[in-house]
Amino acid sequence: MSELPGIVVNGASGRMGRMLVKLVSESPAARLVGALERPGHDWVGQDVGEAMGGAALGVPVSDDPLEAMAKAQAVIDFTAPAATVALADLAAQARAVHVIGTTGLTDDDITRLAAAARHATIIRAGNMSLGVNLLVQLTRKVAEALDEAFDIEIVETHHKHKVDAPSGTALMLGEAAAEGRGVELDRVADRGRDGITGARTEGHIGFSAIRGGDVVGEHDVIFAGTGERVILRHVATDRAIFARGALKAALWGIGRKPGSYDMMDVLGL
Ligand SMILES: NC(=O)C1=CN([C@@H]2O[C@H](COP(=O)(O)OP(=O)(O)OC[C@H]3O[C@@H](n4cnc5c(N)ncnc54)[C@H](O)[C@@H]3O)[C@@H](O)[C@H]2O)C=CC1
Ligand SMILES: O=C(O)C1=N[C@H](C(=O)O)C[C@H](O)C1
Repeated sequence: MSELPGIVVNGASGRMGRMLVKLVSESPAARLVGALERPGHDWVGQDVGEAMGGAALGVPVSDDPLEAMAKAQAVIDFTAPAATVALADLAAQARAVHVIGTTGLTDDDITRLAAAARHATIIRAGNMSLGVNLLVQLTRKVAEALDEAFDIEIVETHHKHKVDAPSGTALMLGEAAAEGRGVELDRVADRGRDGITGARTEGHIGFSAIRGGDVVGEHDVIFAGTGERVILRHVATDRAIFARGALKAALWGIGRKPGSYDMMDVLGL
């Protein structure tokens, strides 16, 4: 019988990292073969299962990506922009599929990931859940159907620890709305209104970010017309939805030719 695909989790001690360690180590379709953390993190050197407060999993936490990926077919990475960009070249060297959930990437970071994708299979999405990827498609369709008399506003709510805004998901939804309208998001995005802003510009797409407590992630796309509003909403109540999507992406990517892919490719949407 052939061995199950080996998966490494980057950022193992993080909110998403812990979810992924649990999911992959319990999966009948994959093996956890590595866990990475940043140099100096107190988990480095410990067994990842024990560091999480459970039974040993036989996988030590490492701060050496090439060593951790030596026996891996894929690495799942929900960390921070600088860590993700640095890992992309190493994942390409290790010939491991790189699944990226990290958000807050700059245009320059994305250009660097595109360069790495010439030699590596990279699957990146600001949201790995089935529900949000469906919502992206619905948003594009509604934006196509309703003209600029309907003002588009995207409102997102997340836990108090989130460091980037707008969320990666809000940006995916904004891109889809702009595509539906046949415009470029950069030209119509209104981010961070404050003070005497003047009246709303017709055709613009507004973004608002709420941060507080332990909210996993909520996104509303509001199409506000005169006398009526259409509101598309996704509410995440469990981070497992993102972890499941990421593992699905990793398994889908194994054996694919190098290139940049997203969850629409994985889910066939
Ligand atoms: N695409 C999606 O579906 C989702 C994306 N995210 C994104 O994933 C990222 C992480 O989110 P959380 O887990 O909530 O954050 P977190 O702060 O709990 O975890 C990040 C982890 O990355 C580690 N890290 C930082 N630099 C590193 C390095 N050089 N090497 C290895 N590990 C390193 C940190 O030590 C920490 O453990 C964020 O950008 C977030 O927006 C979160 C949930 C879903
Ligand atoms: O940081 C988070 O938690 C999340 N980040 C992603 C985003 O930026 O959209 C996905 C999800 O909403 C949770």
